[in-house]
Amino acid sequence: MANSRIIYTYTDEAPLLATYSFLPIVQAYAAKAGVTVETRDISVASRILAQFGLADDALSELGDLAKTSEANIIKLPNISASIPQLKAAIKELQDKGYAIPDYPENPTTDEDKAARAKFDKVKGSAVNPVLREGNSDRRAPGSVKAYAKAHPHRNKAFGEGSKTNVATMGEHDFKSNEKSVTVAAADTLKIVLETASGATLVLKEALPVLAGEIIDATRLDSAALDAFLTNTLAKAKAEDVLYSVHLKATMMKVSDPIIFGHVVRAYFKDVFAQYGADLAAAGLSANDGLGSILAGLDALPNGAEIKAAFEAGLANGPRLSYVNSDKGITNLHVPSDVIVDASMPALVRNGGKLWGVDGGEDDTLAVIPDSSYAGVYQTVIEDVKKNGPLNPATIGSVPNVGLMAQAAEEYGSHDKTFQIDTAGTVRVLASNGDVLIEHDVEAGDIWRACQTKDIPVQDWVKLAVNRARASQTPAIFWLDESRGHDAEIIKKVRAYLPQHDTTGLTIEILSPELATAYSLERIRKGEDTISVTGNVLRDYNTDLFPILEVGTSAKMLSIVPLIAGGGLFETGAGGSAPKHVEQLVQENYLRWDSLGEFFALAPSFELYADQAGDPAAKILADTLDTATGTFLEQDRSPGRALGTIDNRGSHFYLALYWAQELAKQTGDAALAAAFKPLADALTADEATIVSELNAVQGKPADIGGYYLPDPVKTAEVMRPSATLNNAIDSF
Ligand SMILES: NC(=O)C1=CN([C@@H]2O[C@H](COP(=O)(O)OP(=O)(O)OC[C@H]3O[C@@H](n4cnc5c(N)ncnc54)[C@H](OP(=O)(O)O)[C@@H]3O)[C@@H](O)[C@H]2O)C=CC1
Ligand SMILES: O=C(O)CCC(=O)C(=O)O
Ligand SMILES: [Mg+2]
Repeated sequence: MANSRIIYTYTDEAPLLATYSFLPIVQAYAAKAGVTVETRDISVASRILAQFGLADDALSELGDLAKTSEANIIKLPNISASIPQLKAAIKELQDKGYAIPDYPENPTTDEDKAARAKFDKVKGSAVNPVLREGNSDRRAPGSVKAYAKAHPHRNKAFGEGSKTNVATMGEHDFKSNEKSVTVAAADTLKIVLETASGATLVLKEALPVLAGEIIDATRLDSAALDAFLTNTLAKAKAEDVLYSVHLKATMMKVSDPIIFGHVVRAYFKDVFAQYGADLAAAGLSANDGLGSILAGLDALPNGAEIKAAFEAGLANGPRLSYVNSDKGITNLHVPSDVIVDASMPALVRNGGKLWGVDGGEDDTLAVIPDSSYAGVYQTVIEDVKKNGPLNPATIGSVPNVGLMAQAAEEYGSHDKTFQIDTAGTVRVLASNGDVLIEHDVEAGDIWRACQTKDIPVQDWVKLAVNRARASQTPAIFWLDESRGHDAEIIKKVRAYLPQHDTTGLTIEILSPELATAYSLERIRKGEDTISVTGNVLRDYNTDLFPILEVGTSAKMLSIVPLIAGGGLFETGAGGSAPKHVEQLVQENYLRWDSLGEFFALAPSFELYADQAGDPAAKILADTLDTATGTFLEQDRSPGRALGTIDNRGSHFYLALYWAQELAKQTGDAALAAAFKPLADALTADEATIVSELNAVQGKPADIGGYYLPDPVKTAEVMRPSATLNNAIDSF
């Protein structure tokens, strides 16, 4: 292809810091093989600036590219910003002199409405749905499993009589109210609310659908949610366990902050009964969390009184779990602090315990209001209580093939999720006026619709069969026949499976709970089972199983074969690890493990070799693979504490092993000769480089910002070895 290049993304937080150290190495090595590695900035800061014409709109550009066979994109994790994060980013940009407006809380003027619409495009999970124009293939590579078996982390046992459980609604929630249809022909649907008084409000004017597309809609009953929360608060208090809510306020950016707000209001029921009007008048919303509310109280005349009421609420309510007890940050402080996919497996890994106000651990009532997927975690908890902790030295693996292309399922629901303000009936209408789906709703309910196109489902079934075949592993579709949407998907799975050769393969359909139990039973015997799931379970399972199997999801191979033929290579399955940035700033130590980046690069070079017809790129891929294997064998991942090598040291070792492999290979003599001096220099200077890298540890580091760090300062911090810099920059 004429315009072959790899695009490496600048994102946020820990992965961005890691990029400052790692990318110069990648670019230097790639250049020798004639491979172009370009960068695009899709950080939350850059995406805000782009909305106001102050930066290139790299995300849109990459979104278009992802729909072509030319795409070859390496996507590091990025911030999916909650409102408090978005406001903090806006403030930092304003302080740096960028002329952007404040986030309009209650926009009334046209200007405010326009600004709000721009910010809403940046909010929450705004990158992944744009770039993920393919389905997901995430697994722990063999080398990572082998490493985990040789160096098992500890999954702690649940204590005798552990009181840890999941609480979920099970009725009147998204799962139980779901209705679903498959549309026969392309159409443009409309979503309307007919109010009890007979008025018709258009919620969505035009919802284009293709033939064979699945549409579903559901409602979460807000009164039932409040009753459920009241019950769970009483239960946690009675059982004297920690109370902890687990949502995905980032990825489910419309529904979940609202649910989070219900939890904050339920927990502090008396405070809101007494001061709710004051808080509302001051623009302090429970949806943004306790942290934002407390920070805003100083400006209120009766702020001290309200603060005392919150403190009394904390003292009287069930004990909350804490995100950071030293800093007094509770589970209810920030909607994006506790994210279900990463937090629930961490709880299981920790013997069912979270941390309380004094930093001590305790059993926990994990509240996951909607029951669609909560049963997966309860099943894991019951299994571990009964059978003991999973042993990473012996267990098998649960890789995932996830449906996500073209904003499939809940992922794409953002522009079709509404908080209902007037009771009535919500209807999804075909263009001829036929009612496809309807729900009676009450004021306060959350109603949402999702769409799942047919081509992504076909591609997902194909990917599942291919993975099952390639790895000779049973594949289980995690689908629940009793759920509206899943029943429609099951029809498609049954229709498309016969299009593939499945002879000799085990392919089954089980409900998420049964699939969890089945997969656990098998991994305990050392056997692998592919989980073939929808979009949300893709997200959950690719943290859950990796965290239990290999201690972290950072070590995942995470590939998105794009439907148009290109490749999107994600790095690991975890997030942007805000805690890691804090540690870097405090003590110049970055714990981020870039294994995910190493794993992503190899298939990206392989694709480049095909796209550009460049055999040298294939050599880069093969040698990187071997080098990553050595990296694992030699245990060069960052340690957790000062004094060991951190992220930067791990990059040095990868660079060393990769240069050695490139110098050694015989497929391309010129390339080998080019890398020989570098390999020799890095080998000779190992001790000097490691000591230069480690010498900076233990003192604060200044990167000149959080959402938009200063590039010069950050490069200085992330590249502290003059010897290594000289070797790479002069190469
Ligand atoms: N693909 C994407 O773009 C994703 C983005 N996100 C976003 O990331 C942000 C933070 O989310 P959060 O749920 O806290 O998840 P994170 O994965 O950022 O953090 C949870 C914990 O995971 C561990 N971790 C994750 N990746 C690595 C790594 N490469 N090396 C070492 N440790 C790692 C760390 O745990 P420990 O303390 O045990 O070392 C970390 O503290 C949010 O904005 C979220 O939306 C989240 C998931 C995916
Ligand atoms: O898009 C997001 O907000 C997070 C995605 C995520 O957690 C994942 O893909 O595993
Ligand atoms: Mg995830």
